[in-house]
Amino acid sequence: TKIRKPKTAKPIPGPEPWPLIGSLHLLGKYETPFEGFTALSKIYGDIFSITMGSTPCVVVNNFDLIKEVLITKGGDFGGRPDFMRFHKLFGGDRNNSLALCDWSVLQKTRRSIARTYCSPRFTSLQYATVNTVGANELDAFMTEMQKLPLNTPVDIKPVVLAACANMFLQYMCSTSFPYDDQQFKKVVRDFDEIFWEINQGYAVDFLPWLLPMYSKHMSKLSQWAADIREFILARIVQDHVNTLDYHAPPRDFTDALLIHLRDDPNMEWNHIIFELEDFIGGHSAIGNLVMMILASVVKYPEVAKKIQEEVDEVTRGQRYVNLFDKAAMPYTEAVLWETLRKGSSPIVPHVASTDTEIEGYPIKRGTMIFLNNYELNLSPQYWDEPEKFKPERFLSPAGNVVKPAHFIPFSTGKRTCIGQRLVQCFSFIIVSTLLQNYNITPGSEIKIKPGCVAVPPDCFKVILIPRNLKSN
Ligand code: HEM
Repeated sequence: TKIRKPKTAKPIPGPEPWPLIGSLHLLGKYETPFEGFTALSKIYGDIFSITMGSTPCVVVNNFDLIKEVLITKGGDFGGRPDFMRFHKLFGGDRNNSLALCDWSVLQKTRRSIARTYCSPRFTSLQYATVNTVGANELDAFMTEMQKLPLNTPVDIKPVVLAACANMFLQYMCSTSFPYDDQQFKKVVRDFDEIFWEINQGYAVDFLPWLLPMYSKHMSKLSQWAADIREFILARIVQDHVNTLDYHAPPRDFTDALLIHLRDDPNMEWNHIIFELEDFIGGHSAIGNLVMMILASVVKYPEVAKKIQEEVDEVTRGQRYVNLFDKAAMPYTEAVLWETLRKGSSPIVPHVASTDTEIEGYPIKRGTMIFLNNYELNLSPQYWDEPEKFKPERFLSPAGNVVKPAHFIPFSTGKRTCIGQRLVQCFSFIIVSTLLQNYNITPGSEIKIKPGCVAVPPDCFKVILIPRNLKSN
């Protein structure tokens, strides 16, 4: 066997840690820790070490280093952090979650099943199913939207989230729920609370001795997750078990998981519920992204106008958009990319699963790696006028969507986001349909946190003004 020998034993530069808190105090003054990482990279360089609490961490700040961690040495950096919050969300063990577990053979199998269903290719049968599901739900969604009062501030997030949840449930579980089903409404809210939580950084992640102060918070997380799993079991999976035909092709993701349970001795009943919790939960990410897109759309009316021009041209005001219209609506797609760039959601930290190296620097097993995509998304080194919201930057002179290689909002490599195609599909049809039918203006102050694609569960309101049909 080949013994890895680091090219150099020089230590990685970085701030000297304080006892107990390490260098956490250096990040406190920034709105997002990633802003702090960028500032520290100006002092210590594109790769630096930082101790968070007592956890040794390394931050990598340029595209070449990020590629080295995620792709070239992806196998060495397949682990995830051991945050207490992650355990609380998945029945006490984060390895129950596909997104938060360490890399393993079980994870590899689960990932490959999930990819078949949750990452549909443009020409696949699944893509056609996603399209049908989206079209069905758009009808229900717009019926619900029409119940909201016009020309006055309204909170549309719960309706948007319910639509996303139903799209996911139809696609992954062949079921959906009425928008006024109280249990469904509660579960959609619970998922959203969790999504907001998981997007926050907490000192307690690195300072376990703070846990007693967070005990109420942690039990809230466990409770939301437990309520969700109860709902999934009682109102979704039970029916599937009763109607599953093991000799027929799987109807959906849930069937595929149940068949896998029968065939793989490593798979346990719990894994199915946890995996559905993980994946159905993806709908909150999309609902929040839709709200982020709307935040920009209402701030920049010229952006809304251009989306409306595209949607009107494609549909001639006669129908809703569908996924096969996407190719003819590059500006609308560019708005999604620009929102993801500016929102700059952090990449979940990776952890070295073995002693290894980055750029010749030795890295010890267990070191946590932060990939500073905040820097990739917002630095003048990579973008022209990075502070401006300019969807055009993603369009070629011929009007096609182009994304620079260093733009990786869904990360890259073996742990890249599995839901990215569903994100593109469902956010596209929801935003287009809303703007096809309404002019939308702010209904309350809109505050967006940097380095975050989540908006709080109770977020900003908007004013819906029905569009003059003649302009359609
Ligand atoms: C705005 C929407 C979303 C963004 C910006 C996003 C971004 C990301 C990022 C940056 C990662 C980390 C990859 C890494 O660690 O290298 C990730 C992982 C993941 N995402 Fe997403 N995601 C979104 C929506 C979704 C949705 C809708 C689903 C489910 C259908 C999903 C499923 C996953 C899973 C399962 C992983 C973990 C993969 C693994 O660890 O092996 N994501 N996502």
